Amino acid sequence: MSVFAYPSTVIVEAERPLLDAGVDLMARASRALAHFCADVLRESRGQIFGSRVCVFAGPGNNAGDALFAAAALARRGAHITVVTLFDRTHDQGLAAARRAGASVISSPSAEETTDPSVEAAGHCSAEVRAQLRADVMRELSRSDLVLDGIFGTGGRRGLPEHIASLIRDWRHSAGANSNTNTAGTRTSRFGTGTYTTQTLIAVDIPSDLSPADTGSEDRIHADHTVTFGGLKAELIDPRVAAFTGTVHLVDIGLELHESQATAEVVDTDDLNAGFPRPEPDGHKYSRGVVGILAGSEEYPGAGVLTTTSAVNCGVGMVRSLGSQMVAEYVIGLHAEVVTASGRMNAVVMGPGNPEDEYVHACVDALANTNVPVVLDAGALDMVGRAESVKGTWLAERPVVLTPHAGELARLLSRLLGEIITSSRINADPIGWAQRAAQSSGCIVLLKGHQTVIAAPDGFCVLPEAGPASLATAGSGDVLAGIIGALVATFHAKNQHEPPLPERELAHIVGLGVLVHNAAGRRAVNAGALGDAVAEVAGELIHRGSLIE
Ligand SMILES: NC(=O)C1=CN([C@@H]2O[C@H](COP(=O)(O)OP(=O)(O)OC[C@H]3O[C@@H](n4cnc5c(N)ncnc54)[C@H](O)[C@@H]3O)[C@@H](O)[C@H]2O)[C@@H](O)CC1
Ligand SMILES: Nc1ncnc2c1ncn2[C@@H]1O[C@H](COP(=O)(O)OP(=O)(O)O)[C@@H](O)[C@H]1O
Repeated sequence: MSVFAYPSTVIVEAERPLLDAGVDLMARASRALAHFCADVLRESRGQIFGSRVCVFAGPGNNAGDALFAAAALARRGAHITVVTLFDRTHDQGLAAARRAGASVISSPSAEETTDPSVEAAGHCSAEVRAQLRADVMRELSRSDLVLDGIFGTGGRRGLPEHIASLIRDWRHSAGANSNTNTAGTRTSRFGTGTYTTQTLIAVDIPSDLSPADTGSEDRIHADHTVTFGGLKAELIDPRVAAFTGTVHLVDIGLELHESQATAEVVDTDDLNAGFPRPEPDGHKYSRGVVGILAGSEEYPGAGVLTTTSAVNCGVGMVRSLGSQMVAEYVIGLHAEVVTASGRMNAVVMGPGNPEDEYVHACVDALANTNVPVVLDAGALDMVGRAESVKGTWLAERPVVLTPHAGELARLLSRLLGEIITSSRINADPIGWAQRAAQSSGCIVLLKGHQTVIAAPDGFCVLPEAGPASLATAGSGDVLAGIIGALVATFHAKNQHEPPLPERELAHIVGLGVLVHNAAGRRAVNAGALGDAVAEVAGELIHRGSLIE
């Protein structure tokens, strides 16, 4: 179900009342972490007893979580080696790990040592330092599981060089190479994932998490991140997937309010729960009417694909607003499509670049209404000649833009008055979708492997990634039809209420992406994809959930 993401500061703030009330949040966090590690060990080795676990321990509470979890694993028979990376660490955590039998290596650090209870590695000879480093590397290479407890939410960007070089060396060694964590090896970033022979688990957040490519060799590349209290917004950026691995959220009892969230991650459970079903006393108009202006003499197929998916999505009625020629194709396939003019609850414009005369007629018909519009492909050029939709026919109505990276690059170049390339967009999809939403005042759905939906206030909806088979001509036309049908359905339900809040509209658009993804798992071309939408909507309406 929906997982909301919050800035770390909001999560840390939410810990405060519980800590003030004496709740031992670290005990909750470390217990859950130990359970997770135990599952990983059982899965990868068959048992916990005799397994080897290495803990990177930093100077703060993040190390505390890792050390208490390690102590729990030691009590279940795991061999624990703690590598302290600073002259101080979480004292009680270290003591608990030692009591449970952990050995401790003080990794050579450049820092001054003030704590006599930790060996004075910072002051040792070059020879001793080399030996300690060799001990750490040996331990890392034979560990079944490595815990990154270096820094958590208190971490600043940039690992000290003695840690960066350690990670670099380890990553170059055979042990680290078994870490198969690359984007795309998992079906979901937020779920169960797969375990590898040596598993690297980041505690709360990978240390020195950054979306930048530079310096990535020196950073932790986790297979899993076990995060506490709330999903940190930094963890959902698609660019950090290679560093976080699969993200697992542990509830430690914090009270977080959705209004403080900056993003929402949605998956099939949300679709099962939120897909609109016909009301028992509903009729075709109460279920929503969507107008489709798609297809042209040059691209008639786009009209067919967009209309097919809208018809198949379970909306009350579909009107074809384009040329006679497109309408004939469409009606030949879907006799229920209407060409007469009349009321509409949403309009999709642009797939297959419909001719100007139909576009102008449609814009005239929508004047003085608040009918939401979905602008795709050719129609995206209607935005951005001015700085935003303000003062144009698009103002005063919900507008959803559905560009791919190339289209967004053109749109943003117009909006911002500078050249924005699609490679820049691909390097930061969330950031650019937010920028486009903010400067246009529209909901922006940026298509791609990880589709991003941004609202003008910066809030994002991230649907789970779809299958790569969706990357096929016409697949975007199918998506536009789905989005139009869903927006019409919800708008029809809501038409006597105040306008749908932007975040709610973004959520509905997210459900459309999930329908598209589900259809994409059953088809390999756009024609079949449009048909598969009927299967998907049929299961959701008649059965209550997808068969997957
Ligand atoms: N606050 C709480 O009670 C809870 C905290 N939890 C854990 O505590 C973590 C936060 O703990 P802390 O606030 O102690 O933060 P960290 O454990 O991230 O460590 C912060 C310390 O590291 C130093 N530091 C940070 N970045 C550095 C860098 N790049 N180079 C050198 N030194 C650096 C800071 O000066 C500070 O001393 C969370 O991520 C989570 O793991 C959980 O146990 C849940 C409850
Ligand atoms: N690698 C990928 N993995 C998953 N989905 C993808 C991938 N590449 C593209 N898609 C999806 O396929 C669709 C392609 O849309 P679009 O580029 O508009 O194609 P077209 O214009 O041919 O219809 C979008 O929904 C996009 O999110």
